[in-house]
Formats: sequence, C-alpha cells, structure tokens
Amino acid sequence: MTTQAGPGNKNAGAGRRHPATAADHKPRTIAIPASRPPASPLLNVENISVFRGERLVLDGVGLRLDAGEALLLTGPNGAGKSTLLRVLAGLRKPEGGHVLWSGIDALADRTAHAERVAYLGHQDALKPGLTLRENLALPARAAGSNPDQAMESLDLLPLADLPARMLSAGQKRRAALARVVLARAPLWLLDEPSLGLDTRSIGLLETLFQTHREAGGIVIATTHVPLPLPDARTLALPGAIAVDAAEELDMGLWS
Ligand SMILES: Nc1ncnc2c1ncn2[C@@H]1O[C@H](COP(=O)(O)OP(=O)(O)OP(=O)(O)O)[C@@H](O)[C@H]1O
Repeated sequence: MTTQAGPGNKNAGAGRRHPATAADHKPRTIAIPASRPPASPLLNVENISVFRGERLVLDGVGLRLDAGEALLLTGPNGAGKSTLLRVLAGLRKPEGGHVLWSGIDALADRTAHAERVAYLGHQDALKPGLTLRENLALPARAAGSNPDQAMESLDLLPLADLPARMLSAGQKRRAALARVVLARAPLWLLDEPSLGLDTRSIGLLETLFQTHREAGGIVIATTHVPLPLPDARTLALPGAIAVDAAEELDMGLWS
C-alpha cells in the first residue's frame, strides 16, 4: 500500500510549444532563464512505515502540505490515523520514511520539532485538582502567550477558576484546544478535535482553524465526522488487513 496526499500537478501544460514560424529559422541569441528546482512544501512526509506489534499499520504513507493548508486523516478504526499523527509530532519513531519541515529532517532534532507542533491527543491531559487557569498558566508562559485570550477564543473565561475535575467532557476538550492555541506552533496535529463539542463550540473551532490557516499555519486532523475545514485535502488510510483474533493470540500480540 502506498498512500499519498498532495497538491495537483502545477506544471500542467509546461511542455506545450507554440507552432514553428519562419522566425524560428533565423540565428538569434536567446536568453535562457536559470532553471529553478520546484519549491519544496513546508511539510513533506515520505514513505512512512510503522509496525505495531507484529502488524504493519502504516506502509509507505506520504503527504505534502504548504503553509495555510489542511488535511483530514480518515479511515476505519485501527487504520493508523493516531499512529501517523504521533509520528508527525515526533512522539513515535517510524520504522521507515522521513518527515521533512522546510526540506530539513524534522525528526533529527525532536526538541526543535516540538516547538513547531501543537499536538492534541485523545486525552485532554488536564490536572484535575488545578483550576483551568492554573492548567493553562504553564504552557502559556512557555510559549509567551496570553491564557485569557486563548480561553476567550473557546468561550472558557467563565470557567477559568473551576477545578478541571468539575468540567464536562466537551469543556475539557475546549480546554485542551485552548492549549493548542496557546502553543503558537505552526503545525497543528489534532486527534478527533471535535470529540464531545456542541454545535456552538464547533463554530468556535471553525474560527480557530481559519485564523490559524490565514496566518500560514497547517492543520492535520483525524476524524470520523465532518470538520469545519473548507478546502482541506483528505488522506484516507485503508486500514490493516483483518487478522483473526485467535491468530493474533497465537502470535502473542495481546500478551
Ligand atoms: N499498544 C499497542 N500495541 C500494539 N498495537 C497497537 C497498540 N495500540 C494500537 N495498536 C494497533 O495499532 C493500529 C492503529 O491504531 P491507531 O490508534 O493508530 O488507529 P486509528 O486509525 O487512530 O483508530 P481509531 O479510529 O479507532 O481512533 C490498530 O490496529 C491497533 O490495534
């Protein structure tokens, strides 16, 4: 399986020529423009392969995204969407392939890459005993950003002084999204960002996506439902070949 998402061929028609005329036969000096290599995309992911247990979950996955673009990762449960996000975030080493940022190997320096990335996993990762404001204070200080602005963008200011344990599932998701905003990172990697959000919160998410993309940011999101990301490309991961559970037990995958 080789799965690839990327822009269409921008050089369509480049090989066309005007019909020959009499002038073509006269000797003349022609200025030949210096040939330029095609600009590399901001994020270029090539040929990623990942094993989980004995199973090849991702096999030759590639994608290319430029500033301001968005990609939806879709596919059945277990297809490897979260796994791919974690590879792109530098949280999991792939067995093969490359992640290039502005043409440079992004995974060679994980610390530098972490500063480019705002990653939202399935867990909202809030400390239950701390208030929402306290939960956001540290990441805000680290990124030099304003926690109140981030909370306001997700309509969380009225909840700022509540302990995180008192927040509902959707409110916790909004808090986790506030941390993404706070990070001020160009690459947003979001695992099912709309999980638990009501209609109004999806509207807030739409505004955040739009603002981030207009500022040149990239959004990559896994999802099983439509997301408010107009013009997003889609990379549909096909999923692993079904393996009989009994056979997996024999292989020791669940040990
Ligand atoms: N700890 C683990 N050890 C071995 N295999 C794992 C482990 N965690 C997940 N897997 C396997 O990796 C594969 C990909 O899982 P992943 O979570 O990336 O899928 P997904 O596409 O995000 O699924 P979903 O839509 O359910 O969120 C699955 O087949 C899963 O069984």
